[in-house]
Amino acid sequence: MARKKIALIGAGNIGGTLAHLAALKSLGDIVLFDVVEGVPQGKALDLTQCAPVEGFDAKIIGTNDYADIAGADVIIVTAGVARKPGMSRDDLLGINLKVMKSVGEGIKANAPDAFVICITNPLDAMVWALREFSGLPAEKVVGMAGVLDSSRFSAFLAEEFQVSIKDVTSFVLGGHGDTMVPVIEYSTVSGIPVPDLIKMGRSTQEKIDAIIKRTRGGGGEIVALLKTGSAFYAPATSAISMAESYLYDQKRVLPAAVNLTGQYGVDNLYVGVPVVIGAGGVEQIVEIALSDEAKANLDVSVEAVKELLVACKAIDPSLN
Ligand SMILES: NC(=O)C1=CN([C@@H]2O[C@H](COP(=O)(O)OP(=O)(O)OC[C@H]3O[C@@H](n4cnc5c(N)ncnc54)[C@H](O)[C@@H]3O)[C@@H](O)[C@H]2O)C=CC1
Ligand SMILES: O=C([O-])CC(=O)C(=O)O
Repeated sequence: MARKKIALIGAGNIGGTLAHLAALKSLGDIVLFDVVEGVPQGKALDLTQCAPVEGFDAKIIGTNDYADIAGADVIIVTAGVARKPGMSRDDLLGINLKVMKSVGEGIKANAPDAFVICITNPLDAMVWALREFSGLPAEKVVGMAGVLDSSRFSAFLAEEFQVSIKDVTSFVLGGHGDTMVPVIEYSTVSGIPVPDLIKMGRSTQEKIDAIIKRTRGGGGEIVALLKTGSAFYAPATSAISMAESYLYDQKRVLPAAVNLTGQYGVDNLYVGVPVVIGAGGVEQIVEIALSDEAKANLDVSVEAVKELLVACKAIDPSLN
């Protein structure tokens, strides 16, 4: 069987990490694309020189030509600009919207059958715009944020409860911004929901509220520390888990930004909710019952995403 082909659009911090992970996991041959000449080629050469040590057979090339992504099975998009301290993700909208247009057109012309995972911020608006510009079916274009946000939430919860990360599950829904919604009712240690753990005296509501706040600001915390960019190891790992679920038809239930068509009372908007990812792309959108508080918080998050789409349409009237 021929190896799968993974195209990475954007060869920056996340793109390079994605390429490394995809090679180590032998997901397939890898094409690193960037508009900057030399960077994708240099990173591809460096990564190729890992092969003798690691023993992977994947071919890795760097390119500035979209023709090289032809036939890609999975495309992961990180092209654009990352924020610096003092900026919000939304401040990236104008510049990254233009990038999504060129990326969407490149995918449409060269790899229209791919499963596309967008990472570029502001995530929910950019993945929506990428789907519009690419014209691909909505079930083949998803946004990565929920896996990362849930991973951060789980890491903080494992630390608080002093338990193995393997026994913690959590869900963060909504847009990938300050209004994201960590849902404690569905966050558990070995199946025991966090509210029950609070009742059992294993933590307090105040401590969990502080963890929720830290999760919501998780990206900003790293931006403030790095000063020159944003998180890239955990974002790359998160996107790879989504790619694996598609490539291996794992049908994992993962939070992802997908196009809602009435679920959660939302229509024609990309927002983070639990979905099943398998060989068909987004195979199911899972509608979980939410408490009144979680539903109200999700509504606030949805409104924030809607405002971003209004801004996108004002910048690029072709999106109306
Ligand atoms: N959804 C999420 O959870 C997360 C999203 N992000 C976002 O991911 C994006 C990428 O982050 P990093 O890799 O750290 O940034 P980076 O700056 O290291 O890499 C971005 C790359 O995109 C390239 N690029 C710019 N315009 C392009 C175009 N038109 N076509 C192709 N490539 C182009 C740049 O040359 C650069 O190499 C940012 O927008 C960041 O905010 C970052 C972390 C998490
Ligand atoms: O905070 C940022 O700008 C990058 C990002 O989305 C994250 O790490 O969650």
